[in-house]
Parts: sequence; C-alpha cells; structure tokens
Amino acid sequence: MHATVRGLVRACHPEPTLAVTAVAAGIAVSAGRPPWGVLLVAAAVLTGQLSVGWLNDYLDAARDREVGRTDKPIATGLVKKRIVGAAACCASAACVPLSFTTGLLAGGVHLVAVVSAWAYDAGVKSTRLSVLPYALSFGLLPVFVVLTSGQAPPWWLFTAGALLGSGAHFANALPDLADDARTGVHGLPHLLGPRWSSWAAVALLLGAMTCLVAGPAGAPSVAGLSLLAAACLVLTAALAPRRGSGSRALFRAIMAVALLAVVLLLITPLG
Ligand SMILES: CC(C)=CCC/C(C)=C/CC/C(C)=C/COP(=O)(O)OP(=O)(O)O
Repeated sequence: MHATVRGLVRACHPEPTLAVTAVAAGIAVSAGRPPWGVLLVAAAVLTGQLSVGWLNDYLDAARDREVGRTDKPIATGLVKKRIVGAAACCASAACVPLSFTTGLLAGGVHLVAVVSAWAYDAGVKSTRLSVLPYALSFGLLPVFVVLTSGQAPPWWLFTAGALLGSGAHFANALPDLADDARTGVHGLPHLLGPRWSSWAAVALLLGAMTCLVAGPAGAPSVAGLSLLAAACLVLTAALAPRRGSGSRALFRAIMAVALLAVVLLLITPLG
C-alpha cells in the first residue's frame, strides 16, 4: 500500500472509527431500517468518524512529534500534515449532506454529535471537562439512528449512550495516562489517576447496562439480565486477590464489560 494511504488509514484512528460505524449500523438494523437506510446511517457515521480521527491527529501533530510518538503517522513522516488536514476537510464536507439525507432532525442531531467530538479534538480533551464531548456525542449517536426511522427515541436511550461513551473515555485513557501527562494532556482521567479512572469506567459501564436492562417497558429481558450478570462476574473475577496482576486484569475486565454493554445496546428493543 502507498505510504500516504497507509498514513491516512493510521491517522483516522481506524479501530474506533470502524467500531462506532458498525455499532451505528447495528442499531439501525435493530431499529428496523431497510438496507439502504442502514447504508446511509453507516456512510454518515463513517464520514463523521473519519473527520474526528483525522482532525485529532492533525491538531496533535506538533505534540506527537515533540514526544516522538511512533504510532502517529504525521510524527513519523509517513504522511504529510496538510494531507491529513485536507482529508479531515473532505470527510467533514461529505458528512453534512450524508447526515441530512437521513432526515432534517436526525441529520442535525448527528452533526451536533460530530461537532462535540471536534471540540474534544480542539482542546476539551486537555481539560477537566474531557468526558463531556464523549457523553454528548455517544448519547446522541443512538438517538440519531432511531430518529432516522421516524420513531421517537425512548427516554433512556440518550442516558445509556452517554454513560457508555463516558465509560469508554475513562477505559480508553487508562493505558496512555503516563504518556499523555508528558505531552500536557490533563483531562479528567489524568486528574483522577489510574485507580479512580478504572472505578469510574466500571461504574459508568455498569450504569449504562442497568439503564438498557431497566429502561425498556415491561419486565427486564432474560438476555439483558444475563449480560449484566456476566459483566458483574467478569469484574468480580478480575478483582479477586489471587489474580495478582491487579490493574492489567481490571483493564481487560473493563474492556470485556464495554463489549458486553455494546452487545446489550444492539439487542435492546428500541421501540
Ligand atoms: C458519535 C461520535 C461523533 C462520537 C465521537 C466522540 C469522541 C469525543 C471521539 C474522540 C475520538 C478520538 C479521536 C480519540 C483520540 O483521542 P486522543 O487524542 O486522546 O488519543 P490519541 O492521542 O491516541 O490520538
């Protein structure tokens, strides 16, 4: 693959970009969207995620170069900064019409989510409010998808998405806390430190799962209760003293719980 293309792929934060796009498409399927509707949602979310990922690396280029980050393609010289900036502009320009193609209200809601993520990139990530863009953007993501189907999103959906996104912020920051501190990033996870950030991730992810189990009308589903019980078991096992490698076991457990929460979001009836 050409170096510039490889650089652009790395700079867009490919793993979260694809994961968020796949989850949005999955929610569209469970909201009953036809194939073309799922495709439109996926295209709007993909371009939004690409714009957020590229803007992030574009704005962080100098700092990443300064501390010699080998995982950052602008810092290593794999791709030119201006090409990543141009790619961010193209993705943003495509995201606007694609979002509005899904509907005026739905499109507006998606663009608010994307602008909130740009605010994270533009500096909120280095402040005590770093969790807020995650809460707002991920709270609005499932609301956007349900709105594309013309239904009213249930009241608990924004809360569940916001809790899940906030938990993801703390979980995602855990491995990079020391590196980030060196580069002047002092978000909420850095302020709380690894121990309290781990507990914040656990509480927020379990909160999201509880919301998804208790939110829908009627008795909680067996599948929902089972996933919640599985999450509690995974955490209990990770916290058992005999596991030894404390924080690594807890981090892996938090990632497993995040995955269970996403599965629960995908199987929860949204009507
Ligand atoms: C629905 C929707 C639009 C959701 C997006 C929400 C959001 C705030 C995403 C930020 C993603 C991102 C580029 C993180 C990298 O952060 P970093 O700079 O802390 O990490 P890095 O240094 O490893 O790049």
